[in-house]
Amino acid sequence: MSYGRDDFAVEFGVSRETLAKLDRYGELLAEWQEKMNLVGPSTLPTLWERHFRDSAQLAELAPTLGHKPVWLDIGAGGGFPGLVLAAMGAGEINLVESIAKKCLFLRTVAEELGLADAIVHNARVESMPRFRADVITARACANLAQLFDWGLRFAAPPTLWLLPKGAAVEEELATARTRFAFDAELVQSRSDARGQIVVATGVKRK
Ligand SMILES: C[S@@+](CC[C@H](N)C(=O)[O-])C[C@H]1O[C@@H](n2cnc3c(N)ncnc32)[C@H](O)[C@@H]1O
Repeated sequence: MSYGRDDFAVEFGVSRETLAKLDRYGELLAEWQEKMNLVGPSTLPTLWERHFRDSAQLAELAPTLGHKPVWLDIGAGGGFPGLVLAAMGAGEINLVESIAKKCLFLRTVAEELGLADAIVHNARVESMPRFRADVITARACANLAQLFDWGLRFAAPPTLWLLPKGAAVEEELATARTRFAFDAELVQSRSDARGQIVVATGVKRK
């Protein structure tokens, strides 16, 4: 049987309130998807695994800090992983998205779900004002070297990078190593057999 809402509830131990928020998010996504492309249409029936689980796994990898972690989600699109992380109370989530219509969707969901910790920035990440991020993430947005290039302005030495990647991860790591020094480990994605999450720290230009 396919992975669904009940599996998600058990795996992540989330409250009924969080599940209700994700239910509503799923409804809004399906409604808006009729007018614009927010996710691959074939992935909607497997929303709980392909999008919610994939996003939620990152919350488990986030550091425990003495304050609410500040996240930067580059290229938030339809809100993955940022809106799921906000619904789970993972910290202050800054979602950066260059397309205004997608930002309207992100703000609509954040408002309807009461996600006060989701901040939507309609900007290109390379030109938005800097702030210090504890965690930088980005899903399906750009290759590793490009993400390091964009994200470094927001990073400080303890910043953790959580970057879901597909089958080309080793190639992307090798290319990134020609321009950046960093420590990285790979964590297997639980929602995608070919997916790995790059968990990187100490990212610096060479
Ligand atoms: C393929 S979508 C992925 C969206 C989402 N992260 C997901 O996994 O479903 C990539 C998104 O990144 C946005 N994007 C690309 N380059 C960007 C940039 N430089 N600054 C902000 N957003 C960007 C695009 O507009 C697009 O919505």
